Parts: sequence; structure tokens; C-alpha cells
Amino acid sequence: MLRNKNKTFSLTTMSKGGRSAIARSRSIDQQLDEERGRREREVQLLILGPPGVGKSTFLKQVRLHHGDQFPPEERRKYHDQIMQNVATGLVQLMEHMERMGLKFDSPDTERLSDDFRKKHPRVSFVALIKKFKEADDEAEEICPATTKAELTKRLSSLDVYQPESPIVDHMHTLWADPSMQYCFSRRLKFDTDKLTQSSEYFLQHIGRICSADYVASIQDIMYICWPTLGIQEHTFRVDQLLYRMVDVAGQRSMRKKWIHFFEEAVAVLFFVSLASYDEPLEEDTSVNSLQDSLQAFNEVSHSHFLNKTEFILFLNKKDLLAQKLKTTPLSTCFPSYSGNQNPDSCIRYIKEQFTQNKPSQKQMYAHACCAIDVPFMKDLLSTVVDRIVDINLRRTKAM
Ligand SMILES: Nc1nc2c(ncn2[C@@H]2O[C@H](COP(=O)(O)OP(=O)(O)OP(=O)(O)O)[C@@H](O)[C@H]2O)c(=O)[nH]1
Ligand SMILES: [Mg+2]
Repeated sequence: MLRNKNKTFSLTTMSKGGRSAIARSRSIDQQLDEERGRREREVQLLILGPPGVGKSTFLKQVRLHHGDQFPPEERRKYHDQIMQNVATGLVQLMEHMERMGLKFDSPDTERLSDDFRKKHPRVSFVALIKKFKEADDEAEEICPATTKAELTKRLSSLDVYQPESPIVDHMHTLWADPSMQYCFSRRLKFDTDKLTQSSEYFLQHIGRICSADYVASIQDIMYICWPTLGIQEHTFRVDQLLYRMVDVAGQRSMRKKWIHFFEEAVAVLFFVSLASYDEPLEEDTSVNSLQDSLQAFNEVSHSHFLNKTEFILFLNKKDLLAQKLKTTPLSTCFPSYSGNQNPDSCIRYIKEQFTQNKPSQKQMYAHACCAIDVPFMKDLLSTVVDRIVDINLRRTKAM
């Protein structure tokens, strides 16, 4: 029996059209209930932001604090990337040695270094990205992706760069050379092509990394520098909720692909690097990197595809910002900034630049952070998880 305000009638007395309308309506209700149930249990989050800002590092922290915590067999999967990071650091130092007119101690080591440089040219991420982009363009031409699923499949299959692994004994010999050691000790004086914190870290731990029984530590995994070229999806369960996090390559050329992943996102976690305030963009050196992040953030947060999606902004690499402010003022990036160079004041100002143009209907949360800092990220993640639970609750109620 169905009740319609003051009328009561039975299905058997209804016309065929009426019955099918009711059946349709029931099926829609059922679909909505299922969808509501799924959304109550599953949250899709989009991880966005320019290259190298710490998106993958953040995901590693989620995996550490809410996932499998990297069992030994999983840690071994990172060894190739770590070896490549060490090799890249060594080759970078060899280039500095050449500039400084330093020679290796023996002709044998000199020969080894020539050979090593030929076999392991520095991994240029710009070149890697270009190669990936060309392969992607070609694939798009042959088989244009029309759906998110197709695009994910295609981009994941392109992401297979695997260079030859360097020989650990060779790395030991090169690193032990006195001229190499001298060059490393002068690293803070390099005018150009400075070592990244990650290269410095891996070179300082080369003895441990090149030992026979090496298993990557959590800190090693956090320091890896390896770009995400395609799309990676990671799922984590926290309490009753399944979090599906989609990490989309951050290069400018890939930004138009972000849109495919917008539709189901409950929230966007947008990352920027505070330390990029004095850096040019790798893909276009005439553009300031933090200004470019600001522009990308404004575009995405105003996208009509995301008008119901909340944003959480991560102002990452605050440790590097604090270091840089000692020598380079914030006005390098924001000429109108006339405050002091205290990291907290500068972070407050940068945060304001990002949040002042937010769409009026949106909530905007912003956190300054250091994605390699394990205890700090543990606390931050619990705050972020609470926020996401709230956002998801509001969203499902509004359905
Ligand atoms: N010092 C410092 N280094 C960081 C921080 N966050 C990330 N890094 C380092 O920055 C480098 C790049 O980090 P990723 O997480 O790979 O950057 P990404 O945003 O995923 O980059 P793409 O995949 O290229 O888009 C790595 O070597 C990290 O160890 C931070 O807060 N402080
Ligand atoms: Mg990445």
C-alpha cells in the first residue's frame, strides 16, 4: 500500500505508467541510498600542487601513520630510487670538482669517474618530464582518453622509467676520494647548482646505504627525490572511512589532466613549497615558482567543477623557508612585503596571499608544515583527518 497525502491506493489499481514511475522513483531512491552509503564510507581526496612540493612525501607519511608502515619488503622497493639519488649527488659533485680544478687521487679513480658519469648521467627531472610528456602526447594521438579510467590506465602504464642501477663499490671508491671529500666540504660555498637537502642527506649516509645488509629507513624514504610522472592512487583506512587519495603529476603540462579527477573529490589537498619563493620555475625560468603556485591555486580553487569541494592548503618545506630567510628576503617574491624576515611573519603573509582570494562559499584551511618531519606530521595528520571527516559529513548530509 502507498500513501499519497490523504489518498490511499493499491499498486494493483494503478495504471501501468504510474507503476513504472513509482518503480523508477524507488530505484533512484535506492541508488541514492547506496551512493550516500558509499560516500559515508569512502572519501576521495585529490592531492594537487606543482612538482617537487612534497605531495608524495605527504602520502608516505599517511602510509606510515595510517597504512602498512613500510614492512622491509616494501622498503626494498625504494632502493633503486635511493641508489639513483646517491649517484646523482656524486655526479653533481664531480661536475663541481671539474669547475674547481680538482683531480681524483689516482688515475684509476679518474677513469672510474669518467666511466661512472657516462653510465649514470645526472637524472634531469625536466628531461624526464619532457620524455614522459612526449610519450603521453603520442599515446593520446593514437588512442585519445575519453574517461577518467582510461586516462588513469594510460598514464600509469607510461610511468615506467627504470635506469640502470649503479655499482655500490664504485660509489664507495668515488666518495672516499680526498678531492671528492674536499669538494663536499665546500658545498655551502657553491655559487650555482647547489646540492639539494636530499642529495646532501644521501651523500652523508652513503656508507650505510652502500652496505650489504642495507634496508631503507623511514627517514631515507622521506628524503627520496623522484617525480611522480603519471597518476598514483593510494587507499588508506582510518577508523571506519576508506580514503582514496589520488596523486596527480604536478607539472604544468599535466595540469589540464587534473580536471578528470575533480568530479568525485570530497576535498583537494593542495601543496605548495614555501621554499620556492626565491626559485624560478624549472619549466619556464622567467616565472617565479611560488607566484606560479599561487596562480595555479587560484585557478583550481575557482574551478566550477570544484565549487562544492573544500580545500586544505599545505604550505610545505617550512624548514627550508626558515633557512633561506636568513639570506634572502621574502620581498624577492612579494615586492610589497615590508615586514620582518621572521619565518612566522612570512608564513602568515604567504598564507594570506593564498587565502584572500578564496571563493566566498568555501571554507579554506591552511597549514604550514614540514613533510619530512615524522612526529610533526603525525600530529598534523590527526587534525587533517578530523577536518576531512567533518567535510565528508557535511557533504553527505547535503546530498
Ligand atoms: N627539507 C624538506 N624537504 C622536503 C619537504 N617535503 C618534501 N621534501 C623533499 O622534496 C623532494 C620532493 O618531494 P616529493 O614528495 O617527491 O614532491 P612531489 O610534490 O610529489 O613532486 P612531483 O611528484 O614531481 O609532483 C623530496 O626529496 C622530499 O624529500 C620538507 O618539508 N622539507
Ligand atoms: Mg610525487
